[in-house]
Order: sequence, then structure tokens, then C-alpha cells
Amino acid sequence: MAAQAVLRSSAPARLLSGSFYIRKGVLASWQHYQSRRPFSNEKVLVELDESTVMKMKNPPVNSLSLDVLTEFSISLEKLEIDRGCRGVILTSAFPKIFSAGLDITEMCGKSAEHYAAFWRAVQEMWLKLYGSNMVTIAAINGSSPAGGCLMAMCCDYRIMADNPKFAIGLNETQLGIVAPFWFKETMVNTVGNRVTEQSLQLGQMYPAPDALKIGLVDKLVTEEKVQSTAVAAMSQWLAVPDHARQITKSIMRKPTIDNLVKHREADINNFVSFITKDSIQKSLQVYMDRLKQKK
Ligand SMILES: CC/C=C\C/C=C\C/C=C\CCC/C=C/C(=O)SCCNC(=O)CCNC(=O)[C@H](O)C(C)(C)COP(=O)(O)OP(=O)(O)OC[C@H]1O[C@@H](n2cnc3c(N)ncnc32)[C@H](O)[C@@H]1OP(=O)(O)O
Repeated sequence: MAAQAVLRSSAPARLLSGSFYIRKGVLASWQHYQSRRPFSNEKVLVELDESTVMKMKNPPVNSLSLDVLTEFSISLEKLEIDRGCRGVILTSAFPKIFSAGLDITEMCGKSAEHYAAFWRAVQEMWLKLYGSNMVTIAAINGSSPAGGCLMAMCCDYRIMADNPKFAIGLNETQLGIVAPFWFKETMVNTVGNRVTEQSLQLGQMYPAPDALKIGLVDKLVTEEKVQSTAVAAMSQWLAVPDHARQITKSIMRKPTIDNLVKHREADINNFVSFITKDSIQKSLQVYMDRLKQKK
């Protein structure tokens, strides 16, 4: 099977635990297995099976904290330099939630230095995932607002659980904040300018069937089949010669990536000056209070 060809050998089924876990099909040897042990840290779990799977595992809702983002980038980088790994499926360890997006508590009541470090980590995650040479497939097994939607959009292909209760979108304006230009550009590259303009202004969350209609996701399947469908899609993507696919991906994405690289420091300064405003802090606090009250 092509998906197995990605991952070269045979290996223990499961390795690590934490906010993510990565499952990888087959390793060449026990020594090779041992050499992957650095994945075994607080936030990342590596599972070795038929496909490489990164599972977000930060209860209760996979919010993307500074730690989670840092761990995600390190883990992805490790896979990126591993020549035995050609593709990654990104999913969640929890049913009903893919990711709640950026951890709002990281953007409230902290120092300017903290906000800068947090935003750099968000950028790093995006640069690594959007710019990955690997085939990346999002297996979206639940709701995926804002930063969660961004992660999914960074992938080459998106499969979502066919449940209208699960919604995906960039809802930043609903929090009184603004999706930065590179979130916007990622969405434009996914669904086009007109849909993005409307979605971003309204902070629209799309139930799964609507997300399929606008092309925000590529395929809907039942919840139980999300991961197996991702594995099957991976086989298809991996049947294409790597060099041709990678160069094509780079042609498509490089201008967007270069734009952030060029303006990275300005973007951090912009974020810090925006998020430290009293009015923005108030908006985020009100949103968090509402989230807690809805119970
Ligand atoms: C001039 C300016 C120009 C440019 C701009 C410059 C800079 C840009 C500025 C800012 C950009 C910021 C970009 C932000 C991106 C983001 O990702 S913001 C996060 C958006 N996320 C959301 O809105 C999701 C909110 N959560 C939900 O809708 C729901 O929780 C859920 C659908 C994900 C899950 O629902 P339930 O299963 O019912 O779970 P609960 O709602 O009960 O939640 C459980 C628990 O988790 C807490 N929580 C939920 N989401 C978050 C989160 N994102 N961060 C932190 N915490 C979260 C929730 O409060 C509950 O907590 P407890 O009550 O249990 O303590």
C-alpha cells in the first residue's frame, strides 16, 4: 500500500503521550525506533502504525497554548527531516473537537513579552505546517474554530466528520479581534477572495455540510471513517512523485509564506500593540466569560 510505503519498516504500535501524538508506520530497526524516542516528551505522543498521525491531545478542547504550539512545531520539524516520513495526518485525540483554536488565556492579562513569544510560536506553527514538504492531511473529527481552522487550512487535503453540529471557520471578529493578513491569505488560497471577505467580516463558522459547499473542506465522511479515509487519501497523494508534488506545492504557497517571513517582526509588533489595548482585553474577557456561562 502506498501509505505504507511512506513509512518504511515495522515497529511497536505506540510510543508517546502528551498534547499531540504522532503515529508512524514502520521503522527500520529497534535502533531506529530508539532514535525516535525524543518525541516522547510532555506534549507529544508518537504512535507507530500504518500511517504517521499527529494527534492533538490537550484537554479539554485542544486549545493551542504556547507549549502546545512549540511542541507541535518541534514534532513536525522532526518528521520533516526524517526521510522515512513523506506524509502526516493531523487529527485530534478527542471526539467532537479538532481544536478550539488559539488558547485565549494566552492572550489575556499577560505581559507584552509573553504576547510576543506566543505570537512567534503561532507564526512558527503556520510556517512549518503551511510550508511542509510532506503531504499533510487534516482529519477533522470535530469543531475547529479560528486557529483550529487555520491548522486545517494549512494541510493539503481536509476530511471532516459529517455532522452539522461540528463547525469550522475563522470566527475572530466574533471575539472582537482580527484575523491577521496571513490567516486571511491562507483562507483566500483555500476558498477564494469573495468567500473569505464575507467569512472574515462576519466571523462565520460553517457547519460541516456548508464547509464542504464552500470548499473549506474537501470531503465529508461519518465520524468513524474520518481517519481511515485520511489514510486512503494519503495513499493517493503519495502515489505522486515527491519532487514534482513538492515543487508544485512550493510554487503555490511560497509567495504567501515569503510575505509573512518578510513582515514577521512587524506582525509580532502589530499583534502585541493590538492585543494589549484595554478594549481588546475587555472583548476577550467578555468572550471567555460567555463561554464559561453557556454551561
Ligand atoms: C489593526 C489590527 C490589524 C491586525 C490584527 C493584528 C493582530 C491580530 C490580533 C489577534 C489575532 C488572534 C487570532 C486568534 C485566533 C484564535 O484562534 S482565537 C480562539 C477562537 N476560538 C474560539 O472562539 C473557540 C471557543 N470555544 C468554543 O467555541 C467551544 O469551547 C468549543 C466549540 C471549542 C467546544 O465546546 P464544548 O465542547 O461545549 O466545550 P466548552 O465550551 O465547555 O469549553 C471547555 C473549556 O475550554 C475552554 N475553552 C474553550 N475554547 C477555548 C480557547 N480557545 N482558549 C482557551 N480556553 C478555551 C472553555 O472556556 C471551557 O473552560 P472551563 O469552563 O471548563 O474552565
